[in-house]
Amino acid sequence: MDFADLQDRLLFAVPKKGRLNEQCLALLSGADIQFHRRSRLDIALSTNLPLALVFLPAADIASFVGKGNVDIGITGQDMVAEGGAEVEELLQLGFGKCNLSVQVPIASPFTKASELVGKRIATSFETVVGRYFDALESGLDDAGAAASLAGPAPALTAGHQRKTTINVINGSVEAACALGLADAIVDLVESGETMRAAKLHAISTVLSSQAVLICNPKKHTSNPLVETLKRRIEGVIAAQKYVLCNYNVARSSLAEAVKITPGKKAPTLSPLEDTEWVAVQAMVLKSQMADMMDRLTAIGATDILILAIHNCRVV
Ligand SMILES: Nc1ncnc2c1ncn2[C@@H]1O[C@H](COP(=O)(O)OP(=O)(O)OP(=O)(O)O)[C@@H](O)[C@H]1O
Ligand SMILES: O=P(O)(O)OC[C@H]1O[C@H](OP(=O)(O)OP(=O)(O)O)[C@H](O)[C@@H]1O
Repeated sequence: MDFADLQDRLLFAVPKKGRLNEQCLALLSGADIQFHRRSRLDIALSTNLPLALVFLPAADIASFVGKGNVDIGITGQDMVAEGGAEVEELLQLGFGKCNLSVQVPIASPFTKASELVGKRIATSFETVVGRYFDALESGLDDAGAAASLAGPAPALTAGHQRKTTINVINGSVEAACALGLADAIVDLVESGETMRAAKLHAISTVLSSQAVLICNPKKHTSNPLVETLKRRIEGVIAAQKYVLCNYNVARSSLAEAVKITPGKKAPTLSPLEDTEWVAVQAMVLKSQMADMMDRLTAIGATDILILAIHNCRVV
């Protein structure tokens, strides 16, 4: 493969391994982005769309998209914040959810991040953590410092001599306190298992993150394929989130039933042979399915069926 193979193709970066890789591949498959990846090659041409997939470390994707080396990509919001690149967030993907948290040894006296100003912090998130502690050093409290990350870097960063030491470690950050390298760490937490195993606990959240579809701001307007991909991926995510619920209910209970299953716009009603009854069909959130079935049963609905949705386009 050479440069000519990539011309006129949209370049779409996906994490080549790690936490986001598997769910990204499932999304590509759900969106019918077909490709054949040759062994050891990190670029794969799509066989049914004018795009090429570029398999990169999750940490590099935001800066590649920001600089325009690739057009769109999937990575974590934490990586977007750390990369500091100017990218447009097209979609939140609902997986890779975690918090970037300030953690201290369970026996430590520190109870909030602002008490760690002037101390030693180990992290692999040098930029975000640097900005966070700059904000704390400017007098903001923990929540204020976290909120300040959403905006541009504060003016004080330029000439400010940071009192807090940020030790950058690229792996096994959770061991830093036990090894005497740091008073606290800032690292990702999902289940909390890694943190608890290292006898640490979280005292503050720097940011919350999930996987996102991002694009170079110039590409969104210039290439219609970006919008097509966004819609396809949106459809796959909605299909994972919703199920289709069918049931029969007496017309006298219909008003109550509609309150339980209002659908996206409104439920679809179909008449039955028995004119006292009606069949109802509505999309419902998978997370509310069991509760909704209990409530429908309680008002006398019968023949309640839940069907999976393979793909959809909904607004
Ligand atoms: N425990 C977790 N639960 C959910 N999402 C996570 C978790 N850990 C990381 N992530 C998300 O996945 C992204 C990539 O994390 P991962 O650990 O795979 O990256 P990496 O360390 O750069 O990759 P690798 O270890 O494969 O080199 C993170 O930036 C974050 O958005
Ligand atoms: O709260 P938990 O569910 O335990 O997840 C948190 C851990 O997950 C991530 O590491 P990962 O396991 O991806 O390995 P890595 O450190 O090699 O990136 C992260 O860096 C934490 O160490």
